[in-house]
Amino acid sequence: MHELIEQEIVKRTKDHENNEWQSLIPEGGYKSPDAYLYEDILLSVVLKKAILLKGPSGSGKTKLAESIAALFEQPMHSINCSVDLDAESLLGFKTVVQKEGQTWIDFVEGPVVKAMKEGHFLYIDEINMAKPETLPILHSVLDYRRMLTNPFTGEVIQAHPNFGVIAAINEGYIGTTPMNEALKNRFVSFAIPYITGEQLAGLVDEYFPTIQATLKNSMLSLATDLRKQAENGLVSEEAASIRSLLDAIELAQYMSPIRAVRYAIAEKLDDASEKQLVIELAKTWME
Ligand SMILES: Nc1ncnc2c1ncn2[C@@H]1O[C@H](COP(=O)(O)OP(=O)(O)OP(=O)(O)O)[C@@H](O)[C@H]1O
Repeated sequence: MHELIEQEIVKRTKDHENNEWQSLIPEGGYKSPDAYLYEDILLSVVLKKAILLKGPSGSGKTKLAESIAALFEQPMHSINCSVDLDAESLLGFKTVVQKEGQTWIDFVEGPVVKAMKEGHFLYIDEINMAKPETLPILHSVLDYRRMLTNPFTGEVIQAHPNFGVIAAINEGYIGTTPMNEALKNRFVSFAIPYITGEQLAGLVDEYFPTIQATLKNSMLSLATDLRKQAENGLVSEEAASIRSLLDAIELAQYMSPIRAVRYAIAEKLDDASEKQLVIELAKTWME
């Protein structure tokens, strides 16, 4: 591992030991698809870049963000973007409280403000799904300024040195909104592919340590086929989702593997011929 990353791990783990946020430190476990991707992302985090992870559903983007937070032993706050996301869900809101018989207006800090002040990670999932007018509020947080003037309180917040932003987008998906250019420009971007080969076999072993070798091999062979068919455009990319594969393997320990593949992989596809193709491929390995 690069020495910059090692030095930063020592520094940050010390900064965050014994704090009240321990329960927000996630578990790691991300497997890099190649020798350099994960380390390059870690270096970019150390260099205080905002990170954008672009990849299909179930490719491990959330797991990757969690693993970064776990490595530095830093708590992570998550935001799920939707059209309903507003400034209050990002920054916080004012509320009325009764203290010692008196009425006060208090500000309940939202995830962005908490993460900036405490030096935590902020994970912004499906960042392209937010309304275009909501996220510009984060522009000064995401670029070199790393600061925010809270419009609800007037407070000027300069981010803690350990604060970091990791955002994710399911790019390339039909129906997904492209990301606003000025927002995208503030990130360094990484394509996150589905893992294959040894990495995938290792992940299956970790999730299912007692799995039968025949089931494991047939599911891994099916995964290879599905990835090839997705590359050739014969099935949608999600057919090769690692999440779906793990679900299929779990179900297959209790029912016929073909039915497991149907429920966990094929039925999620919209196109009838794609569903059929997945089942035909499964039959070549599992009957
Ligand atoms: N490279 C990987 N290393 C470790 N686990 C992985 C990897 N890829 C996928 N997984 C596993 O697959 C499942 C789905 O991963 P995750 O939720 O991180 O995907 P995602 O890309 O965030 O999906 P979505 O875009 O749908 O939110 C999890 O159980 C995760 O552990």
